[in-house]
Amino acid sequence: MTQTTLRQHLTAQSTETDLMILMEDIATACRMIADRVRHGAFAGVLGAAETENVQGETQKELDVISDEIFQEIVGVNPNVAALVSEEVDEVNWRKAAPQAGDFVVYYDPLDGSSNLDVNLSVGTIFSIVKLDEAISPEAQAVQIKGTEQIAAGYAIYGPSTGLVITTGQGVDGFTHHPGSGEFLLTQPEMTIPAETQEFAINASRYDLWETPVRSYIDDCLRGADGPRGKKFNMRWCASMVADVHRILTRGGVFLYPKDTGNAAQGGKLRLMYEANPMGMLVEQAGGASSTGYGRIMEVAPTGHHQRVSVILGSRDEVAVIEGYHKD
Ligand SMILES: O=P(O)(O)OC[C@H]1O[C@](O)(COP(=O)(O)O)[C@@H](O)[C@@H]1O
Ligand SMILES: [Mg+2]
Ligand SMILES: [Mg+2]
Repeated sequence: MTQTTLRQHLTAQSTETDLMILMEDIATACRMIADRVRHGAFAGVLGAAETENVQGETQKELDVISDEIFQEIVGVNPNVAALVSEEVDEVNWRKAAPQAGDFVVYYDPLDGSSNLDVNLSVGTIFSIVKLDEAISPEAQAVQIKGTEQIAAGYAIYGPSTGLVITTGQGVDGFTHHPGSGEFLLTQPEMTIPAETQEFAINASRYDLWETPVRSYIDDCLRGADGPRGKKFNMRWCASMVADVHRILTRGGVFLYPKDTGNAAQGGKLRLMYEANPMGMLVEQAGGASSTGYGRIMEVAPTGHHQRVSVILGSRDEVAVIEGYHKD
């Protein structure tokens, strides 16, 4: 084999052994989730609620199946103190007596799952932090700022299965090679161009947006004759993994702002297992991630399922959007 495997890549980056094994466990879980996703309706229930099939057996949503796979593979890693999943209300402690140096893994086992029924790209997002002396291994211990992440990434289940990771040394993309089962390095050193003419937002929420976001999108839509002086393209996958993957590949900005429809919850997207890991990846690729008012990774968490406003992507465009929030 001539291409670099995930292990060879992590070894070349001098990744500590425990983290390398954890990343490989996550890659294994993602391979297994990819297999279930690829089996479509044969794998269980797609986006619908848990139901009984014709034999009277309980069929599970793919979200739940993916979470169980993650728990079975990543949850038995001896250095994982706790898992925090979108699908599980409480912190899933894996060790009775967590120690400094143990890992906490935050994850969204299946992101964009409303896309399953229509057979579009979905993914798995993960974020890794380490417990240290300063952080007591109790319930609050899992509310750790995004700046403390030591690694983050996502798998994308699209026409091919990809794995995009960072350990704080840039961002690298791998493609699953079905013959060998390996993730092979196919997009080394992914970088996001500083400027863009492409935005991603769910425009059906226009009437709910706050003034800064509405003014920004209005100005983009006015094209070459408007205040931005250029024509913008728009994309919206309704799957954050797919939207961020496009941005890491060719630039752009992604917005899921807090609006009057979701303000009571603090926004739509989750800080610990959506916004922080994507924020780390985007920043490591030379982009920026913001709430509109400050860096996402510096938001002090108040709960492990906390929601937050998300604006991320091409650095100069994120700065422009922050400017609208200052005006
Ligand atoms: O349906 P909307 O409002 O467009 O929201 C789409 C957003 O919701 C999400 O699907 C939330 O993720 P889950 O599928 O994990 O709940 C994001 O991936 C996506 O950006
Ligand atoms: Mg999600
Ligand atoms: Mg999800």
